[in-house]
Amino acid sequence: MNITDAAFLTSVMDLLVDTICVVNVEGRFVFVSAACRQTFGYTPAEMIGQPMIDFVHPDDRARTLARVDNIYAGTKEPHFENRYVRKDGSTVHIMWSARWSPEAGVRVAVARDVTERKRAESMQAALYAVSEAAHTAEDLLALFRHVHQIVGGLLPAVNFFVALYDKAADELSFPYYVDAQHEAPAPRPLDSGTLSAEVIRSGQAMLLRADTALDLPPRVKLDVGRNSLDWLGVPLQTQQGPIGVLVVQSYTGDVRYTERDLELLQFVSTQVATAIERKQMDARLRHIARHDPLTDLPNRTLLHERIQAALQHARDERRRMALLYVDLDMFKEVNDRFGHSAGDLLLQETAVRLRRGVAQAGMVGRIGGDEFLVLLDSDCPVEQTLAIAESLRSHLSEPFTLAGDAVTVSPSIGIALYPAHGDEYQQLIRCADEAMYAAKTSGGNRVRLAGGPVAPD
Ligand SMILES: Nc1nc2c(ncn2[C@@H]2O[C@H](COP(=O)(O)OP(=O)(O)OP(=O)(O)O)[C@@H](O)[C@H]2O)c(=O)[nH]1
Repeated sequence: MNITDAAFLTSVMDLLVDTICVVNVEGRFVFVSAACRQTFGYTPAEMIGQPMIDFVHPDDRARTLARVDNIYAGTKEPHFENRYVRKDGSTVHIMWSARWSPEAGVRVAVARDVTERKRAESMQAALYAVSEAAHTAEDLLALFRHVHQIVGGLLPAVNFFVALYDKAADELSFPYYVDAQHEAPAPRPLDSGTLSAEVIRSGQAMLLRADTALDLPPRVKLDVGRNSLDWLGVPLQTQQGPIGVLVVQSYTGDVRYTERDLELLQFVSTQVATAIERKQMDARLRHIARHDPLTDLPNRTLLHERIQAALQHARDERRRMALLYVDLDMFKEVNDRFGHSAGDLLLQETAVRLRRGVAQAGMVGRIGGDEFLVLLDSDCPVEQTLAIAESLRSHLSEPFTLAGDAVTVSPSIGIALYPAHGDEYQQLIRCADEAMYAAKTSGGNRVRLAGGPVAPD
């Protein structure tokens, strides 16, 4: 064959790995080389005569047409990238080098499939984004929102959830759950037979498709994701084993998950697991720094923050607020007679009774020793504040059972009201403390309002 023959040149073009495309002024393919089968999934006959733009991914059409105008204007476009939709519906990333031939009145372009490079780039970018999110997200929920977005950039993730497993409490919870068909399920034990539990139990990713045979252990009841066509879950692996699972699912035939999606999700999951562990550790440290280890009540630091915030709110909204200073009477004797651990138990039970007694009306904290502070920030009238204080006194005066012994203590409670007794934090605490002291020196087991009686409002 003569190397100048058109047939020879065509056969050389058909040998190329990249696809050569020629498009006329109407924007229709007039020639495509044989490699289009690999690149686009179509035969040349299926493409020739068709509008080029119809093959472009809908999201990339506008900017593709803008570049076409540049080419007509004589600009060479050596590195333009866009996405095409292959015949099987998958997306292919193309890097184009294109130019305009005024003599022939056509655009000549070479298409290189750069999908693998794009995939590697987006995976790297996703990893980076997850580690960024681990630093910047304020809390776990914010982290999950970021992760959802990042996963959504890698694969279809309209229905996405994160399940976490707390081994100590044997509790599988669903702290982030975005789903077209279901609400987040209630927390449950691991043996509840969900697919998520199965992923955590096995430590293996799971891809279930409607068209593949279900080979699940009988314990799986398929209630989470019960109607989804495809369900893809990967474990959140840590050195301590799986701490949860990332799940995407689809209810429509438009989105079908593949092994490749499984790989992508698995690829980011380790980084996500590390980010979650980090956030959980942050949250634990924050909790420890602001709570009393014996009773788990807010400590002085957190009380201070909450009271300051409540005061500001009360000032802004012209609401009432009250502080109750609670100190047990003769608590030292409990320690002396029954031992320090019994004293600890009594303090813990005191915290429970106070918390229960205050309920939604405010919050309780432990200042230290046998001293507690109650913030009532629900705009109670003074009679109601006094009634709450009186009921707390009564609850705390009931016997405690400590290691088989019935032990009775009583509290002295001092009350300071905002705005009646002051409008600053320190001032209110001092008033409540002095009122508590007055209650104690009058014999204890009583409630005292700061500064004597206050007219009912
Ligand atoms: N068991 C236990 N005791 C504590 C703890 N923190 C402080 N205490 C003890 O609680 C007691 C508090 O002291 P006081 O308030 O003077 O004792 P009190 O007998 O209640 O005296 P009044 O308040 O004047 O009635 C001290 O004996 C401390 O050792 C704790 O975490 N656990």
